[in-house]
Amino acid sequence: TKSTRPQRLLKAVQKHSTRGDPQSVISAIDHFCRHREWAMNVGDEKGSILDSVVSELNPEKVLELGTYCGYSTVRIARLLPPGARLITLEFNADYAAIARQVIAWAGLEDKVQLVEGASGDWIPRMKEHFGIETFDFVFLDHWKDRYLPDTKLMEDCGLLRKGTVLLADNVICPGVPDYLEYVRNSLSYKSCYFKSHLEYTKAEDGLEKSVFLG
Ligand SMILES: O=C(NCCO)c1cc(-c2ccc(F)cc2)cc(O)c1O
Ligand SMILES: [Mg+2]
Repeated sequence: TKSTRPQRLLKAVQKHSTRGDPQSVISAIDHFCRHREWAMNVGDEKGSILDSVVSELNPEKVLELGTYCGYSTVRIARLLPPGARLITLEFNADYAAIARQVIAWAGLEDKVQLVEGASGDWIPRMKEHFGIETFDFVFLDHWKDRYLPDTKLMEDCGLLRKGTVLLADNVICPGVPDYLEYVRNSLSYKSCYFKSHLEYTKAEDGLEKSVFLG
């Protein structure tokens, strides 16, 4: 039977990158998506902006909403100091199965915990299940209609503290108008927009960085 795009992406990683070398995994995925098949990874252009935000913040506790094939998981985890932890939530079991293998191939499994399930179910369980009080950094890249409800849920669960940084992908394309309106108008956030392009295309897209003010 026909393979899936995530399966073909994983094969390209295993063929064209070096086990234990996260940069080569990132480059292999970007090459595959630019020259073979487009896929919804954050990509190299927005990925460089993601890298700069993470490097400046040096977070210990990171939450990623939406793993897909693990591209941004690898981008973030490769920059984390020893002892830092990244929890990544993925609803789609097929995506999660591929992502686990990409993360393992990159040699980052010790820093990453991939949890399969709905963000709305798992966010309230971060404390009792993972011993997490608050997150330093959250990357939002999952279902676009979940950005706002999950942000409000993280607030209500006390998972955000003064200075927690939220970075949201796709705020233009596909777009998250309700989330943007909220973080840009709420007195609880300081927000700024990083203009970029939809991964591997010329279409406009961007990342919204929002600092929780408590
Ligand atoms: O749905 C997305 N993510 C959650 C999946 O579990 C997503 C979609 C797109 C995209 C798709 C189709 C198109 F035409 C334009 C954009 C891009 C992205 O970066 C994304 O993260
Ligand atoms: Mg995205």
